[in-house]
Amino acid sequence: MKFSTVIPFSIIYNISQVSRRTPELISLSRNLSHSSVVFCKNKKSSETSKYKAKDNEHPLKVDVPVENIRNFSIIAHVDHGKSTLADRLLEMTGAVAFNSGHQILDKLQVERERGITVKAQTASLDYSYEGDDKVPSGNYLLNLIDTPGHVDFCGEVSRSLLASQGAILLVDANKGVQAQTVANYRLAVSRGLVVVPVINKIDLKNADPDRVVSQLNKIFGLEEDTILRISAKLGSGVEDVLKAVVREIPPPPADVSASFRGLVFDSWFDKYRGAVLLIYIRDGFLRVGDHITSAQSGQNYEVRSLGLLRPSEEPCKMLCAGQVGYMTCNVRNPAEVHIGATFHRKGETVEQLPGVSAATPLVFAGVYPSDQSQYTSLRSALEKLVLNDSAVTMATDSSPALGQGWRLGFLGLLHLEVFGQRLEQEYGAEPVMTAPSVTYKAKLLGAKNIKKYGTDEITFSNPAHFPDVQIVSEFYEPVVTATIITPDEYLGSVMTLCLDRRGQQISSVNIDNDRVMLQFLLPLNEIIVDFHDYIKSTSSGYASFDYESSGYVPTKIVKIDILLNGNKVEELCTVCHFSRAVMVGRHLCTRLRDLVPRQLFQVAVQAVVGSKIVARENIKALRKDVTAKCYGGDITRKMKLLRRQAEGKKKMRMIGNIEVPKHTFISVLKR
Ligand SMILES: Nc1nc2c(ncn2[C@@H]2O[C@H](COP(=O)(O)OP(=O)(O)OP(=O)(O)O)[C@@H](O)[C@H]2O)c(=O)[nH]1
Repeated sequence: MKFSTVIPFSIIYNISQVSRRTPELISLSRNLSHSSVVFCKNKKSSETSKYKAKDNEHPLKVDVPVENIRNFSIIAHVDHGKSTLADRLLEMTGAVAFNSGHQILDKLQVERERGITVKAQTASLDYSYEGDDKVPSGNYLLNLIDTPGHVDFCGEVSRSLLASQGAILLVDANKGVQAQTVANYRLAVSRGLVVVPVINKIDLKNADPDRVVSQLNKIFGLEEDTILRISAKLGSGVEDVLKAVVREIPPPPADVSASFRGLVFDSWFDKYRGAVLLIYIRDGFLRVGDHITSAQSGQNYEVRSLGLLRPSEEPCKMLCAGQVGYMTCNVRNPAEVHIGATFHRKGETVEQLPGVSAATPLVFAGVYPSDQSQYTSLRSALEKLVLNDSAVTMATDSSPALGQGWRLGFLGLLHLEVFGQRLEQEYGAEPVMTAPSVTYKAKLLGAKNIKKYGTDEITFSNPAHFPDVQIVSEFYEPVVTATIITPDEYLGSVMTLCLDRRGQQISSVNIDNDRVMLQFLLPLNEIIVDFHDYIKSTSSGYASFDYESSGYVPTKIVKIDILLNGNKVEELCTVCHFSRAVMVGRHLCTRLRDLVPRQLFQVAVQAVVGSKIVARENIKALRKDVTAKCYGGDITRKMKLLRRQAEGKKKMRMIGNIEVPKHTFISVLKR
C-alpha cells in the first residue's frame, strides 16, 4: 500500500470551497488514501525531515495517513526519566541534533532551576518504521507529550492524555513502582489508553529490573514479555520504545472526511499573537484563514496561523485529523480560552468532544499586589499565567491590610510555589502571597439562617469568612486518600507521622519483599504545608507519596483570633483543628512578638478561641532613660521620675492604639 501522495494545495482548497460534506468530497478524500497531513516546512526543517518534498514547486505536501499517526504521552513518577527519554526520542528521530542540550522539552526557567517538569510539552516526530507482521512499513508521525511527574501537576497529565491514545509508563529500575506510577497508570487505563511499560535506568549499578518486573506484574498484572528495559541516559533500548509505540499504540480514531472538530488541550500567551492554542484535530481538517467557532463560548475566530511543534514552532498551512499542532486566532483576552473546548467550523453544528473536568483546587492562597498601583499589571500577569496553567482557579478577594487582590486555588503546595516563581520570572511581578488554606464547609442551623444565606451549607476558605459557631450544626473539612510506598524499615516512622497528622489507615499491601504500599485517609489541612518534606526526611528520601481528593468529613475546627493590646486584628485570624489551637496560637503570637515594632508601652499579643485565651506574648516597651539627667543627688528624685514615667505609660496603654506597619502584616500573612 502506498501512503504518500502529493496534492497541490489549490485542489484541496477548491474542493473544500464547494462543499465540505458532499459525498463526492468524502469519497475523493478517501481515495486520496486519507490525505491527512498537509503541512509546509521551512527550508531548514525540510532539509532535516524524512519527508522530502517531491517537487519544489509547491511548499505543501500530503503525507502520513491517519493510520500512520501515533499520539502518546510519557508518564511516570518524579525523576524516573521522562524528560531524558523524550530527549533521546527527539534525537533518534532527527528532530534535534544529538547532544543538543539537557532536557530539551523542559523550557521554563523554573523547570531548569528545580530540575523538574511542571508543564507538559509536545513534540511531533518523524519516524520511518520498517514494518512487521502487525503494522506496515512507512513514515510515521509520532506526537509525543512529555508530562510532569509530581502529584501537584496531575492536571497537566490529565489534559495530555486527552490528546493521546497511548502512554509510555516509565519506571525507575532502582526505585521501582512508586506512588505516582500507580496513580498515572490508573488514570491512563481509566481513559482507555494503551500502556507501554518501560523500565528505565537499567545502567545503574544497583538497578534491579527483575524486581520491578515482578512489581509491575503484581500491581498491574502486566506480562513480563511486554515490558521493555532501557537506559534513556545512554540511549540503549530506546529504538525498541519507538517500535513499541508504532506497534502497540493504535492510530487516533480520526475521521478525515467528517466536519472539522478540534479539542484545545493547552495554551500559552504570546504578546504579539495573543493566545496560542494547542489543538488536537479529531475530525476533518483546519486551514489558515478558516472561520471557526468555540462550541463552549459560541465565539467566532479566524485562524491566523497553524503549525507543528518539532519541538520549536514550525508553521504550516493546514492541520488534519489525528494531528496535534498549535493555532493562533488573535485571542487577546486570556479569559476567552477554555481548555477542553471543542472548535468547529463556523455555521456548523457538531457534537462536542469530551473535555476535561476542571481539576479541583485543594490549596488556596491570597495574592495581592505589594502596592495597589500594581493592581492592573498584576491582574494581566495572573490572567496570562492562568491561561498556561489552567489548573489554577482565580477569584477576586480583598483584605483590609493588603487591599484588593485574588484568592487563587492550586493543586498543592509545590504548584503554589512554582506559580509564584513563574509570576516573578516570566512576568516580573512580585506579589504578596498569603499562607495557604483549604476550603471548609459548615452546615447551618435553623430556618432563619438557611433563609439568610440561601443555602443550608456554606463553604469558606478565607478565615475571615468563618461563620458564627452558634449558627453552625457541623463543620466539614476536606480529606484525601494518600498512597505511600515505603521500604519496610521506615514503615514505623511513616505510620507514626500519618497518625500524628490525624490519619486513618485504610490498607497496607506488600508489593514485594521489602516494600509496602500504605493507604491513609488524611485531612488535607494536615498535609498541605510540610507533609511531603516530613515523609521524605523520615524515610531518608525513599518513600513516595501521592494523594487524591476524597471529599469531606465532619470535623471540629475553630477560628483563632489575634488581639493586639486587646484589639482584634481581623486579617491575622486563622482556622485550624481544635486540637492544634494552642500550638498554632503560640506560633502566631511568637511571630508577632518578633515582628511588631516596640511601642512606648507594653503590648499584649493574644491568641483567642471564642472567649478563651490560648496563647499570649508580651512586646516589651521601649524604655526612655528618664533619670539620665540626674547626676548623683538624692535617690528619691530618681524614684519620683520613674514613678511618673510608669503612670504615663499606664495611661498610654489604656488609650494607646498600636500602629502596625504593613510589612509586619505581610511577613505574618505570607508563607
Ligand atoms: N543512570 C541513569 N540516569 C538516568 C536515566 N534516565 C534519566 N536519568 C537521570 O534521572 C534524573 C531525572 O531524569 P528526568 O528525565 O529529569 O526525570 P523526569 O521523570 O522527567 O522528572 P520530572 O519531570 O521532574 O518528573 C536525571 O538526573 C537524569 O539524568 C538512565 O537511563 N540512567
